[in-house]
Amino acid sequence: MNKKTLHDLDVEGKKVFCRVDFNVPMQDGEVTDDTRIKAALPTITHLIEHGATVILASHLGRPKGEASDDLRLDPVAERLSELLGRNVIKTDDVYGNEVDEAVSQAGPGDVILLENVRFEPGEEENDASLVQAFVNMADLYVNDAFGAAHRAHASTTGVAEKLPAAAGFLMEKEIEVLGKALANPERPFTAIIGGAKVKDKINVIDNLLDKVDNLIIGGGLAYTFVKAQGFEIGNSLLEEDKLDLARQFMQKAEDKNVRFVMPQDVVVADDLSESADTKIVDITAIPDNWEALDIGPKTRETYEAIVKESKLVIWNGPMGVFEYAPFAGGTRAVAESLAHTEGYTIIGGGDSAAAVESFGFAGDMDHVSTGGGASLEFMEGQVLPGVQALDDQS
Ligand SMILES: Nc1ncnc2c1ncn2[C@@H]1O[C@H](COP(=O)(O)OP(=O)(O)O)[C@@H](O)[C@H]1O
Ligand SMILES: O=C(OP(=O)(O)O)[C@H](O)COP(=O)(O)O
Repeated sequence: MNKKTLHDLDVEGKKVFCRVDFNVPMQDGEVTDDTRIKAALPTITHLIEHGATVILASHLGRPKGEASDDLRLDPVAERLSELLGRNVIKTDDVYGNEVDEAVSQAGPGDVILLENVRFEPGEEENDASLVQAFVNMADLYVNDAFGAAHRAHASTTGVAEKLPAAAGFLMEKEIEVLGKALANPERPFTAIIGGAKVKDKINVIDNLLDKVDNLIIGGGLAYTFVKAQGFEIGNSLLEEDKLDLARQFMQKAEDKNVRFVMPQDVVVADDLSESADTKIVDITAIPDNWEALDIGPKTRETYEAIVKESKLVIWNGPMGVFEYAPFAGGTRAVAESLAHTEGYTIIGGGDSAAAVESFGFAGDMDHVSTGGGASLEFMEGQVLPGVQALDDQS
């Protein structure tokens, strides 16, 4: 990375404004998955141990510029305190008198967590006065929020442009691992793309076709391609206005000699529920009024075989609606094949990471990215604004 990193900053005795991505799953006021908090610990610990006053800022959810009690960061502060083994000072505001006081009373090694920055409308607008409020708090800026690096907001880019700014260790690692895998990929290189966000992922497919040997399509994304081939898909997920693009991509794959792999069979259901009627059908025989919600057994075998012979596998997006037991088999099978393969494995995307974690395979992957949208935009070849705004390496 040609950007400054935490290693380049002398933080001793300095106030450091550190953007983290603590946008974590919560239920009933409790953090249910602390992966993103743990991922930021190396940066926070480094700042503490090197005598900085640490001012942490994060968003949680999408409150759209208004305070909302269920999106306060208090449970996150509590979990962070437990993980650090020290008190974290949580403010109820994002800036203002209460924050000024907390910052002025804090000394080297103290950790302050500001309230959810998206309670302020100026955050997503990258508003100059909110940026100035952040700038006034600190001497230096560190961005460790890889998961939010595709957002050009006050706390991700605005403040970075006004203070000496460097990448934190998580940001550095994500960029390095993803960048290395894509710049000089080991072959055969396989990408597995599934999930439900067809609009977000279609451009990634275009870019990946220039890089991969095998492109495996699964999940809800697959059925736009199945329909584009002229088959009926019942009630399965469809992005009607992406059919032409799907055809172009299949043609591009053929022209570039990329193996474009689609489901051969699927699990269809008459309802999205645990107790739905289900059957396994050939991909060309999805019945009217039924919905394809998982890849079938033949498809799983094919995908497993391709993963096994690959040297590098990137996976984003579940193969089926894994949240429901009858449709979790395909995602589990692919997760298991990645866990057992000798090739290098990278998982990206909130739901994919959660699926892998829930099956108990997260520790068997080479890299589980903390960013979903961010890792996709990075893979598309885009420079992420949160990275772009950091100081260049001199
Ligand atoms: N066949 C399918 N039909 C509808 N939704 C699906 C299908 N397969 C997977 N999904 C859904 O896709 C969602 C995840 O999609 P997405 O957000 O794109 O993935 P990620 O968060 O890993 O990037 C999951 O909630 C899953 O239930
Ligand atoms: O959870 C996040 O992204 P992800 O769901 O793509 O992994 C990040 O915290 C960014 O959140 P945002 O998509 O509301 O800007």
